Amino acid sequence: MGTEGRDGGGGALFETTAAEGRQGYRLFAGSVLVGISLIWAYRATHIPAEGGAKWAWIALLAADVWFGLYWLLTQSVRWSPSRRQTFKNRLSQRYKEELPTVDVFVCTADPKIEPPALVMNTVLSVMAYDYPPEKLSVYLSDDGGSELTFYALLQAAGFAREWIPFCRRFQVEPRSPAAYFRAATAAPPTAAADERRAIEKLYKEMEENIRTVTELGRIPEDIRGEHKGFLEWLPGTTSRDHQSIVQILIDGREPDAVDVDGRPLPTLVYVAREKRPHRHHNFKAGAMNSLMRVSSEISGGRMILNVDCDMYSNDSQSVRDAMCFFMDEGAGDEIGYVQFAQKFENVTKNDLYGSSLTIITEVDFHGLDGVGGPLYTGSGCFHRRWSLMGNKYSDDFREDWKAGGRRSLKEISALALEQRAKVLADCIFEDNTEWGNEVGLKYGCPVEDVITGLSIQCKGWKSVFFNPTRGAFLGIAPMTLSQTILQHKRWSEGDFQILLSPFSPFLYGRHSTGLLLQMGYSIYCLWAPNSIPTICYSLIPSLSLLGRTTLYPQVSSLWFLPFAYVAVAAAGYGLWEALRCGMTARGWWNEWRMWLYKRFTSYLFGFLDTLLLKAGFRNSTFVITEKVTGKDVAGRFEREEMEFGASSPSLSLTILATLAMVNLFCLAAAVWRMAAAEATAAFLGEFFFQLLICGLLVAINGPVYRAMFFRKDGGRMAASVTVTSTAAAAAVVCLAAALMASPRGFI
Ligand SMILES: O=c1ccn([C@@H]2O[C@H](COP(=O)(O)OP(=O)(O)O[C@H]3O[C@H](CO)[C@@H](O)[C@H](O)[C@H]3O)[C@@H](O)[C@H]2O)c(=O)[nH]1
Ligand SMILES: [Mn+2]
Repeated sequence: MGTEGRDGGGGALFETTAAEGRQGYRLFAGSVLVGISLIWAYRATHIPAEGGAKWAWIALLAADVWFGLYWLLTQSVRWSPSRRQTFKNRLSQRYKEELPTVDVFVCTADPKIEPPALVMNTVLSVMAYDYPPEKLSVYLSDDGGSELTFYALLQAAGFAREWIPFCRRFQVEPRSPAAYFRAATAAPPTAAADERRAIEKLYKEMEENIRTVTELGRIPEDIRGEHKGFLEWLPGTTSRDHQSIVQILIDGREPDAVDVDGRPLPTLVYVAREKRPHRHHNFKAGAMNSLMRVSSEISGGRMILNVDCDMYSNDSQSVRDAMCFFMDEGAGDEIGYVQFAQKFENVTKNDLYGSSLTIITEVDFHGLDGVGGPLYTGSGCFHRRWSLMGNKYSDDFREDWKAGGRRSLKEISALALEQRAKVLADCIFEDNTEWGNEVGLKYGCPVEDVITGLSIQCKGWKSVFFNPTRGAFLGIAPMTLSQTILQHKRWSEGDFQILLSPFSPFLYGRHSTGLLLQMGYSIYCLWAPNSIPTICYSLIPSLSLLGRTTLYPQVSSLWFLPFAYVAVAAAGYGLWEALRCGMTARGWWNEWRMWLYKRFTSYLFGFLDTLLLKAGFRNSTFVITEKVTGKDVAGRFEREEMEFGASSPSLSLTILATLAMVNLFCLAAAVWRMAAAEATAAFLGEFFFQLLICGLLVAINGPVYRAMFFRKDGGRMAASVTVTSTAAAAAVVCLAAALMASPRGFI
């Protein structure tokens, strides 16, 4: 137990508790380490003298060393995890409504992939925070530069006047209207049922208006005339080529910026930074930096909350939770950012694509929090503006809570403010400045969040991970295999780039972060290269079944024990951990499948592309994750049938199918040999581990075989992929068999 916030009278605003049972765990980890060392010793001392077996052995030796070291890295986040708790009642007692100003940044980039109706729900959910509205400003950054999104925001601004008082009156949760109306149990007391019906009707109307316009793909002329704001979209304006657009839709300073109850509304601003085809726009990092400048002109919030457009606030108290950390009199001033746990509302029971990231959220991040602070992972993160601007922490730093905030310059009109702010969102504004480098979010990395968070930590700031029981932010996880692969490619590639950059955790963070935190970062930075040893492990033992030499100790050998122990301990502990975190056993098994698939596709591509990038052959990209799917695909997602997208063959799918077929052929050959052999038991004893690995690979690939040969629906494997991969697998297997049977003897 430990209380971090020192007493400012009335108790700390938050508490940090260390996890229990760590001694036991460390003993267990020690025993696994002994096992791993014995495996290394065995591998190093039993290298076959010659032939292909020698090279297979050396590859496995390298893989075993890699996996052992990687396992060691993962211990950093299991060493001393911690949990946080906030005391919001103390915050309100002590500060009443004297709270800091908060600017919320919502980022969207494409009205097709990120439907404006969805984005508006996120916007409304953050506008409706239980927080003094005059301290709250919401900015929507539209990298799609779309009048459709602008129209949707106009609609949302109108609806907010009804929605916010309704939320306040009935303590509505969650405050994303779509999520609220979807939840059957959310009905307020009967007396209020009428009001709920009325507001639901209003919401449906707004949704319908947005949908109609979105489907049409343009703004009808009569609507265009309704708001001068549409004048910005001149003919010829495209999402890649337009001037800066900044429009204050609700100016919180104005006396008429009130809701239907007459209470003030939060400020609401639409921002589309300038885009020009020949200028690099640096994706989300560029958008965030523009927002930082624009907001400093308009509202200057001391705190910044960043959410992705699909990640609505699920708890109206979250800003107050965050303030419990920042405003704690003892430890608050050294905190740079508070990352909330990211949860996803569309995850199914057994989480087919492992997209809930449960272990990362429930294990890794608590562990990171215990050794220096979590990574910044984009959405659901509160930043101190000062630290996000790139300033170093110093012991005498004291946040001035009263500073900033709504411009005292009452005489400046909204129009004048917009004009000033626009300049800050222009492309040339950043020329010859430190923006994207020393100031604001960093450029040039697909995971701008992680690299920026690391640099904040390296500048001496602490970070906090907060994972309340009621998920604070709910987003949309990818719903198909291809989308999952794409997202993880971006992540693994970005994290690997960090490792190879001057910001490498072990270099950059050498002085200011602890070894355990550096190890923690490396878990993700090494995702991409992890692909290579995994490929070795999924092919070499199986292919060697076709030959005579075994690559593992026989069951009768003493050396068998460390292998068996490490395998059982790793799998058993993993399962226990998963169940404890609320996953199902099936979900754990699914996670293993995705573990394998990501390594054969996302991580491999991330690895190769990063090498190409470093060699100067390609540029950094950011492929946005789709947030909508067709009806059929959604149905299969709900039923947890893996999506192989019959009509969209891809290299990734061909690789996965080939891997599955190679293992199937190897297992078939082994079974055939076993049946033919006189001493089946001896064969089993000799090839135990290889049979086990190959058998597990076949078992885990069940969905691939079904998609290739049995399924008829639109989620099956494309015939072309089935043919290509079966042929490729047959070729690989024949080649391996021929090599092994050659007079010089491969294995
Ligand atoms: O040029 C761009 C590209 C993306 N985005 C926004 O960035 C967010 C994240 O994009 P998404 O495709 O949803 O990526 P995810 O993989 O789901 O996002 C995670 O990973 C990203 C880094 O790879 C972080 O930026 C995100 O905050 C984090 O939630 C979305 O709101 C986009 O609208 C922009 O504003 N401009
Ligand atoms: Mn997303």
